[in-house]
Formats: sequence, structure tokens, C-alpha cells
Amino acid sequence: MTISPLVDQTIAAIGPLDAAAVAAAEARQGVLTKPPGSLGRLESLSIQLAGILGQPIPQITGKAVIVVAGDHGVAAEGVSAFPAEVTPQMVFNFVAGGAAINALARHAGANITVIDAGVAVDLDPQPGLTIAKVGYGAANIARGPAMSREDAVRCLEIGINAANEQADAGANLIAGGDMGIGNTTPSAAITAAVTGADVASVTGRGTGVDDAGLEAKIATIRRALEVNQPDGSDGMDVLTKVGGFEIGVLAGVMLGAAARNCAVVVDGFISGAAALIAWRLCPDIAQRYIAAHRSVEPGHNVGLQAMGLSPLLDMEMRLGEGTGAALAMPIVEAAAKCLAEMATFTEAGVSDGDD
Ligand SMILES: Cc1cc2ncn([C@H]3O[C@H](COP(=O)(O)O)[C@@H](O)[C@H]3O)c2cc1C
Ligand SMILES: O=C(O)c1cccnc1
Repeated sequence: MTISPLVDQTIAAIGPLDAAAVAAAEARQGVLTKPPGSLGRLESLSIQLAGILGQPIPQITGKAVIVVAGDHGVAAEGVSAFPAEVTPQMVFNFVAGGAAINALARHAGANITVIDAGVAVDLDPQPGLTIAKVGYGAANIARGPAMSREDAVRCLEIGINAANEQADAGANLIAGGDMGIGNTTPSAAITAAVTGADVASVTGRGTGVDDAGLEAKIATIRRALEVNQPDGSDGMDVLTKVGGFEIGVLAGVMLGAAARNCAVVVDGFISGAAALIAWRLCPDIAQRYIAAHRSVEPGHNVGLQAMGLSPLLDMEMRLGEGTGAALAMPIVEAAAKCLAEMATFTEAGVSDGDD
């Protein structure tokens, strides 16, 4: 399928993991000073990283969180506990350094960039904020498609370019983060469309709607799927019909990062929905995903399971912004450091289990 020259080239550059690096990392894990397998997922993570980065002993050279904001026409259906004004207000909070993602990215030593992909109002340009508006909020998916195909292509390209910028600056561990009031609604629609799961099983309370609000939200998502009839096997169709601007850019970030042999740390429910879209566009990308955490939103785990991913953490978080991904980054880095820095049985003069 042809999407655009940049998107096509990016997808074509995403191949299987580096088998030689995987084999070398696996072999090294077997001779480090510990009972084989005793570091559990730190071991498998280090081997996956070797394959992704194409290095027998993978080294994390830089971490980046790309936070992408966009509004949603479907917010007018009353699907969120918060008003749409919060989207631009939080963008300024990100730029000022006061959001949860700022604290967690500082903790992780990750660089943050913020992109306005489709906030419904004009934002004043300022350092730390990239204005790349595809539109003033995605259209109301309960009434028709979220965006045009051209807009969807533009979203992917913005994300690919943003990932390339971070890779050029030395990052090889890259996460996306989302901000967009109402965006758990398109995320549930995407998850249902791609996985085939029932809407009720993938819809949660988002920012905290009550029982009646949850029922109405489920009905709105059902309507969005009925009205738009997205083809769940076609990532472009899903993004165009029931996506959102920040979700499309996040899918582009993931494609762009994977094409540069960077590890893609997948955050919560919205990032998970973007990951599903990128996966439908390029099934090989799932091997380059590291699922950071399991969100409280029930659809998150459904999407992760469809891609064969098992999250590292379950911190009962339901925020987005890239917070779960930033929290997991030091663990990913720890996995690489164990593989790189531990002595082998021979080096340390420790008897191995075969003696
Ligand atoms: C202050 C505030 C900060 C946030 N940061 C991320 N979200 C998250 O919550 C929203 C999705 O939930 P829903 O679909 O229920 O609107 C998105 O903005 C998402 O990024 C926030 C939400 C709020 C209110
Ligand atoms: O898991 C997430 O990313 C999430 C959950 C609820 C609200 N916003 C984001």
C-alpha cells in the first residue's frame, strides 16, 4: 500500500530484529554471574534491546519523550470528565515543566519535546513547543470521520520527522505521550476496531466519568464505529475514521523511531491505540515495542495482548502524557547495564553450575 514517499520509506526500513545481536546477547546472558534466567525480564529485555539496536551489548545513548497534543470533536458528546480547555492549558504546563511527565522525564533523564498536532485553539509559539497543527481538533467521530486521508498522512509524517530529530540528537529509547481531552474515546474505538473486542470491554472512565457517563461513552463509541465502519486491518482507515491528530502523530513517532533502530517505549491507552495503528501499517514493528505499563483503562491490555506484548509495570496509572513510559525507561536502561557491566563466571572466577 502506498501512503506517501516518507511513510512508505519509513515502513520499508523497519525489518525484523538483528538475529546475530540477539544470539550474542542471549549467549552472554548465559555466562554472566547469576543463575541463568534469574534476572527474569531484565534478561529478555536486554536481548530484545540487542536485536532492536543491532548491538550485541546494547547501550542506551539517549532517552526522549515526545508529547503530542490534539483536541477531539467527540468531546462535545460529553465523554470526558474535564472540559476541552484543559488541553491547551496542559500544553503550557508541559512547556513550563510542571506536569507529571516533566517530573518523571527529569527523573528518567529523558529529553521532552511538545508538539501541538491539533489543539482546537491557536497557541503562542514558544521555546519547547513545536506548532504542527494538522487541524483545530479532530472532527466528531460519532458523526463522521475524524479527519481526511491527507490529514492522516500528515500526522504520520510529523511523527516520523519528530522521531528522526530525536534519533539525530542521540536518543535510541523513544516514547510518545498524549494530551487531548476526550482521547480515551477514539482510543477505545481504535482498540475495538483493530482487535475486534466488544466496545464495552475496551471502554473505561478516562479522566473519571461516572456510571451514567460510562454508559453514554460506550454508546458514543458504538455509534462512531457504526457511522464510520473502519476496516480494523487497515491502519490508515482506522486513523482516518476514528483516530485523532495526536494519535496519528504518535503512530508516526513509533514508525519513525523503529525505522531508526530505536526502541519504542509504549505508554498507556492512547499510545497503545497509536501502537495498534502503526502495527497494522507494519506488523514487524511490534518486536521493537516495549510495553511500559498496564493502564487502568481496560482496553489497554486488550490492545497489548493483540500485539503479543506484556507490560513491565502495573502502577495503577491512568494518565497518559508518556508518564508510564518515562517511569519504565530507567528499568529498560538497567536491563542494558546488567548485560554490559556484569562479569562473566570466567572473569570473576565464580564457579558456574556445570562445575
Ligand atoms: C489535568 C489533566 C491532565 C492530563 N494529562 C493527561 N490527561 C489524559 O486525560 C485525557 C483523556 O481522558 P478523557 O478521555 O476522559 O478526556 C487526555 O487529555 C489524556 O492525555 C489529562 C487529563 C487532565 C484532566
Ligand atoms: O492510559 C492512559 O494513557 C490514559 C488513561 C486515562 C486517561 N488518559 C490517559
